[in-house]
Amino acid sequence: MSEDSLLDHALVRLDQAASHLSIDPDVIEKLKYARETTKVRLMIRMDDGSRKSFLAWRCRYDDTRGPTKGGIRFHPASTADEVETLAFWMTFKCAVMNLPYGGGKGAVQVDPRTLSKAELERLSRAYIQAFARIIGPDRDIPAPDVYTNSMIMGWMADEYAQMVGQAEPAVITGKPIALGGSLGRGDATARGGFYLVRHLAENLGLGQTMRVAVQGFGNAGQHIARLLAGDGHKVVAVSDSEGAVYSEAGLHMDMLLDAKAEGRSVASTAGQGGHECMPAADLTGVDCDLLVPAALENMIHVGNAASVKATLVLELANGPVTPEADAILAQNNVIVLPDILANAGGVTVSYFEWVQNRQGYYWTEEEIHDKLRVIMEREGRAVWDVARAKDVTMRTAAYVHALGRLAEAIEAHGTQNFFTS
Ligand SMILES: NC(=O)C1=CN([C@@H]2O[C@H](COP(=O)(O)OP(=O)(O)OC[C@H]3O[C@@H](n4cnc5c(N)ncnc54)[C@H](O)[C@@H]3O)[C@@H](O)[C@H]2O)C=CC1
Ligand SMILES: O=C(O)CCC(=O)C(=O)O
Repeated sequence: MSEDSLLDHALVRLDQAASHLSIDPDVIEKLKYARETTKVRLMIRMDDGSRKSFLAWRCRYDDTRGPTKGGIRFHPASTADEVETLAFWMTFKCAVMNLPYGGGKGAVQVDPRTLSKAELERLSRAYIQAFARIIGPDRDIPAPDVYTNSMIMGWMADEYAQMVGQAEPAVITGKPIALGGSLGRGDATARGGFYLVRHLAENLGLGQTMRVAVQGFGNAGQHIARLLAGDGHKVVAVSDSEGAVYSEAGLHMDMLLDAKAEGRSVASTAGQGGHECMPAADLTGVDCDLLVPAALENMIHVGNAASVKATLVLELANGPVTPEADAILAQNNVIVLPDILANAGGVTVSYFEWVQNRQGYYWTEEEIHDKLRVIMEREGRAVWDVARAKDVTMRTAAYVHALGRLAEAIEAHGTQNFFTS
């Protein structure tokens, strides 16, 4: 295994799951490789008249169970390896939730904070111009991820409509409501995790009032903090890319949300309302019951896993715990609700958006919440039951649950010629 390959690390989880099932080795072999990954260079006009180019990728990892589905990330550290790994996780995430999708993902290697709004729009449109032949409502359906949002999805949907000469809202999800977006997509990732924790609370032995620490205060992090605080839990620490704050009495949610809405770091609230500054790197070791990594990959690693004091980790981020850290957490009896289940609320409501776009009939927010809760509870319970029956971690159980569905679909397609459809 090459030391730095994120995909190699992810494939460890596939091998672990396969050892608990009797599966044709050809199926495992197929799932070890991305079906197609396209790399392009996007060149856009900057506001000062100069031109600048950016690397971009779209990966369709596996489409056995349906069109590939997954977000587009704008991040300066994105790589092809990261995109393929995120697409691998999407493959398993959609299978865990029994959504009729395979897994995909995309990225642009850019720090969007250095671009003006007009430059960001040109970059988003350039992405669709480059990948229009790869995406499509029955082929590959993008959505938001880190540093992308509904505004960017709106520009992308508009660019695609202009290219194909007609409105095609189901080509992309996470759109503004005015362009066919779904009610409830905004907080769906966090809400799915929230429903999961609430449903398994008794099994997990959780108390009425948990102390919570949240790493990352973007879409996933802000909404989970808000939902948990609203349910009577005490959010004692949060961080973002620029810093962290702590309060023994519980942080003031309105102050944190206002800071982010005004483009400031959570750290800017230190010194007000009892908020104390703390190093962002210390967040994972905060004394709490529930730790929610909601930022990037590999944030809990061999160097800090032993310092985790929480008894439960809810992975709203994709891949926040390395396999080595996973073993340390398990040894210390820390239960991890794994990314492919815990953050699947986002793609589930994206699925609802795609269905609504195709049927042309739209559900109320209450209906969306209800449908999401039912699926989170059904699949969460199924994963819990696999974990108990096989005496494995929730992560291994989630992979076993998904792999069974993937294997069934791969075998149903026929196993003579992979990757030729
Ligand atoms: N948005 C969605 O629907 C979904 C997101 N996810 C995953 O959730 C995670 C977060 O995504 P979003 O909230 O959408 O992104 P976002 O762009 O809205 O927020 C990312 C947050 O992470 C923070 N961050 C970045 N580096 C950090 C660091 N080193 N330490 C602490 N915080 C740091 C940023 O400051 C920002 O607050 C990612 O792993 C993403 O793939 C998973 C499923 C769906
Ligand atoms: O909403 C979607 O389609 C995908 C969300 C996503 O990229 C993820 O779950 O990591």
